Amino acid sequence: MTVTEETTPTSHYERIGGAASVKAAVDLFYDRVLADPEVAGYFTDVNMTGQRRHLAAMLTVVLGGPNEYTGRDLAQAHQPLGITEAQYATVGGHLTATLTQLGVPADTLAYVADVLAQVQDQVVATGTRPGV
Ligand code: HEM
Repeated sequence: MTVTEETTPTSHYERIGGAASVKAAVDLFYDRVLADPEVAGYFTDVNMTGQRRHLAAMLTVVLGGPNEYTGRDLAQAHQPLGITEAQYATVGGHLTATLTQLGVPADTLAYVADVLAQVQDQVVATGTRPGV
């Protein structure tokens, strides 16, 4: 009987094509980010090989793939950087544009947009928000 196969919902991760697609997305995403003068400066001293690996691992978990993420949590990694809401929106736009370019389905895009909204407060530096 194949009840499990028939009833287990397929994850976003599997549907977009698994590890190879996530890697393609991360590569394309950082190409965009590093070409954007508004945010590229943040990455000047960052080891981009490790960075790509960490983001790939995190995106994998977010999309419902296997959990192999070993980096810091988002607040720890980003709060010291002084990232503004505008810069966050810019980087989120690069991620959405990348996924759209790769043909990711609309419901996965909507899901990623939800997650981006949920984690914004961990990434944007507290002191940069008006009134906070
Ligand atoms: C939802 C949005 C974001 C996600 C999911 C994300 C994810 C990550 C991950 C997984 C790491 C690695 C953490 C580690 O090495 O322990 C990281 C580091 C980093 N992120 Fe992000 N990031 C986001 C937004 C941003 C934005 C908006 C910027 C800048 C404008 C940014 C700049 C950086 C930098 C510079 C590092 C390296 C920090 C360091 O090595 O000290 N990130 N990010």
